[in-house]
Amino acid sequence: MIVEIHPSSPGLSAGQPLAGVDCKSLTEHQDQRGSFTEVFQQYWSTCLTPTQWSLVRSEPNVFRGMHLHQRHDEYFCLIEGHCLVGLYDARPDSPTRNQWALYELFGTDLKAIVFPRGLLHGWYFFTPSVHLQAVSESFVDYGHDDNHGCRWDDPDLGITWGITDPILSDRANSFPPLRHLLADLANAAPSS
Ligand SMILES: Cc1cn([C@H]2C[C@H](O)[C@@H](COP(=O)(O)OP(=O)(O)O[C@H]3O[C@H](C)C(=O)[C@H](O)[C@H]3O)O2)c(=O)[nH]c1=O
Repeated sequence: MIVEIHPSSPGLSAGQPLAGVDCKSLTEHQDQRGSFTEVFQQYWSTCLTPTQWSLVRSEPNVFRGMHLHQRHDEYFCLIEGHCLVGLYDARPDSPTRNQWALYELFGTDLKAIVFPRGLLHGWYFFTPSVHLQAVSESFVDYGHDDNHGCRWDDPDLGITWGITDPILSDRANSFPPLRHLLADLANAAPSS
């Protein structure tokens, strides 16, 4: 596992490697025509079996998240631009429970991050950016009942984003604090 912050961003901290998270460097094959890069292979040993791929464009200073899904695993690959990917481990049975990790990504240095269900996740874009996202359960199936969230700037997350006033969706603007989300999930969990 790799947790990376680029040396050009000394104010940021990388956090801790989280159990089950992969950050894979991709190989860009360049020639006189341009380049060719494999962005996903089924034989890579990640947690993800994708059922939906999406392409997302983001404006500068946009923050998407923090979201949490209990049923599906996820993939993120920045194609163009510069962004941060933050993860917080909310899995009750995880060895890295309540820890976080921050990745700084550049479209000029392609990497794919794959992470399992149960991790809060969010992405912040410094510049106009394009990324690929894949999930193991389609939006039409998970959208209504497995699309949880909490405030991106909740101090209890501990994530050192280094940003102050990002552009959020209306929904993300009204997300609850982390402790409320965790209490709701615990109350909804089937008792053993
Ligand atoms: C996720 C999704 C969205 N949409 C539509 C629904 C809205 O009209 C629009 C924007 O959706 P949303 O505001 O949910 O997008 P994000 O806030 O960027 O959410 C995404 O980024 C965060 C960090 C996540 O974890 C979500 O799961 C993820 O997909 O696209 C679709 O048509 N299909 C989809 O799969």
